[in-house]
Amino acid sequence: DSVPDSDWPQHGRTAAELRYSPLTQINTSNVKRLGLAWYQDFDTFRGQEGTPLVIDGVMYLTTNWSKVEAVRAATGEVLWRYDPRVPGDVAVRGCCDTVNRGAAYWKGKVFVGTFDGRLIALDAKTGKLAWSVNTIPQDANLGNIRSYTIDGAPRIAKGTVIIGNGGAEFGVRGFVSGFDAETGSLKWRFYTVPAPGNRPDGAVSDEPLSKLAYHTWSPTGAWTHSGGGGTVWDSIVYDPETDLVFLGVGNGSPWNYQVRSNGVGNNLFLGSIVAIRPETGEYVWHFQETPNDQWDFTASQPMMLLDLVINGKKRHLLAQAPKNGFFYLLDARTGEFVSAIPYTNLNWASGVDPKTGRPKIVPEAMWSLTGQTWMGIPGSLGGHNWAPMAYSPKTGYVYIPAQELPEPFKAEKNFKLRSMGVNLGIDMAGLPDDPHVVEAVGSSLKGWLEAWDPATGKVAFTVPHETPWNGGVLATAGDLVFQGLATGAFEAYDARTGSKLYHFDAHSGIVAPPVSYEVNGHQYVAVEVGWGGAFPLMGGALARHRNTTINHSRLLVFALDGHVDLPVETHNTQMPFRATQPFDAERATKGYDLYQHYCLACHGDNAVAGGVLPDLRYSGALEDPTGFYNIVGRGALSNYGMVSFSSSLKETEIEDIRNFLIKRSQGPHAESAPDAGQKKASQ
Ligand SMILES: O=C(O)c1cc(C(=O)O)c2c(n1)C(=O)C(=O)c1cc(C(=O)O)[nH]c1-2
Ligand SMILES: [Ca+2]
Repeated sequence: DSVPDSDWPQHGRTAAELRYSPLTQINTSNVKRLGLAWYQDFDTFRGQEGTPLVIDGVMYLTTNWSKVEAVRAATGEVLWRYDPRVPGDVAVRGCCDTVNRGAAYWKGKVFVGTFDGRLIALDAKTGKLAWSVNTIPQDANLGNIRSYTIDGAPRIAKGTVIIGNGGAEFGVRGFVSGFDAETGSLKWRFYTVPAPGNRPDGAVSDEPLSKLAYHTWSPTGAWTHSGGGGTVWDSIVYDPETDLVFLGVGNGSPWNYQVRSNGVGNNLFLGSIVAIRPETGEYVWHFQETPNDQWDFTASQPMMLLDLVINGKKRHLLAQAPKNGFFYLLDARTGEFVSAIPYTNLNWASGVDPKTGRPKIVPEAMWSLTGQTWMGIPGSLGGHNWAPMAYSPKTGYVYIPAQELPEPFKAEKNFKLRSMGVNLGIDMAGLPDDPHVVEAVGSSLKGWLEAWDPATGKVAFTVPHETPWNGGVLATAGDLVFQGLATGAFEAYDARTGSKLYHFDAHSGIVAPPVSYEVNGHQYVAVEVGWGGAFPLMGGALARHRNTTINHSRLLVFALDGHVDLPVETHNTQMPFRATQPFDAERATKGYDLYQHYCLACHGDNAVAGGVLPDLRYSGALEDPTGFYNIVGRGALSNYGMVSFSSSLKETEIEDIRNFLIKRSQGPHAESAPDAGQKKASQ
């Protein structure tokens, strides 16, 4: 690769996306001298998942709500800012926070996908808009629900900007588009699942869908209305060596396989990696990691390209640790299966067929067919989610931000497609109001950094963390691995042993991956801080278990002998309010069911917020039915992301939810009080 050592010009730094910096100024012998060189406060308190790009001393970063800025990478001086003004009310279309994972850079332009589905190109010098396109076609076979969002980073291949989208938890039909980087004109579209009745789209995917995919779906089933899923919401990798673009295709919609496809068929290309040509979108090969998906087991997780010697043979490989718990190696040119070895505990499959790589799914894991509850490992958040892994060619290890979050899967009794709220076909009952249960389940969750040797398929070492949902990883030639943690630490480990060499208290949960670069002879390490994404939004009391950090979104930039102090957070935005009004127990019970379907995805299981969005048990609006209705029914707070639900919820149902929230406000409170974070932060 011709990438200068000093830069981080692409999402994973190089096309192979190893997230490896060849810089050595900061290394195992001096990392203790690392300190803050500069920082910038962001304007939101939401999750930050961005990978900053650094080209020629200028950093291009994206933050929540798809905002973009350019700063001098050595000093933080702001060169320009661009706010695409994503309407607040589209927040409700997203499963997992209004995050953004980063920009792409090519020939003086910066490309960003916006949460409302646009792809924009900005002049890198001025931040002026060069072009903008709506990536969601209005006239296509897209199903009934159009909850499309974009939070993934675009990729560039041969002058084509490639972008997918998310939304499979609500019910959409996945597709990826390629646009001309100069003009923004559409070059091709590749749909990842067929249209009902095998209707052609007039797209490059028509032939592979018709030949390979359509007959792997039941001709009937909820997918014909919900779109089937298969969103490419994060990983897309272009490999110049094979001239292939690899798409990481997501889960089925609804999750429930019985409901989705009458419990039959592999449902291609769900849970698959699909290889296509960059300029035309032409299909080349696919490999399905998870057939019969009913666990939200996406193949959307970050992919990287590795040249390894396997069984004495040099091979050019695609590597991925998707949600399903197996670490995959595939021949990048042909898609030929090489190996799939568990990198974490898993119980849904007893292994894979050694020839084809097809998982041997245990019958009890097929919860949508058995009607029984299945305690799945991994759960829907995966053994590894979107937080990127890194590879060091010096150690030969892949560093995986791994986790274990078991999850009960049970079919929903009477599935109906809702126009708002999630459509999973799963029983949404969450954790009970029982501190012992919360403690027991919370204690069973795990997170760790795993050094995985892809050549041998063995774990070299692990670094255990306090909680799951930790940050992405950076590896450097200084033999260091950097990672931010859910609990607010930013750490560096010895890349060979995992021993902790550096710790910094960032005061706020980190999920984003660090990057490293050099300006004027100084090496820097930068990371976005801000707790968010799927687990903090939905996880309820579990997301607060052993983790009560206050959310503060920032960019931190470290260098040797940096000496800037980070102000300690002392405030908490949530007032410790308790509703005092009486509530109607029957309404509260109805309200609980509605809450779990319509509100949980953002405000947390059983009305316990995970530290990002408002905890509704403390909402002043609970005291006043009209005020509450103004927000939930009339959209009074839609600019902040709280849309009106009046198209889905009747006024009396909204009042049921208010009764439920009053009940929850009065307790019991299984997790620690919201002001517990204050104590922690000032320690
Ligand atoms: O199926 C989808 O379309 C889709 C989209 C997204 C997204 O756009 O962020 C996530 C997921 N699924 C998902 O399953 C998931 O675990 C997840 C985590 C996150 C996040 O940003 O923390 N996004 C998503
Ligand atoms: Ca998903």
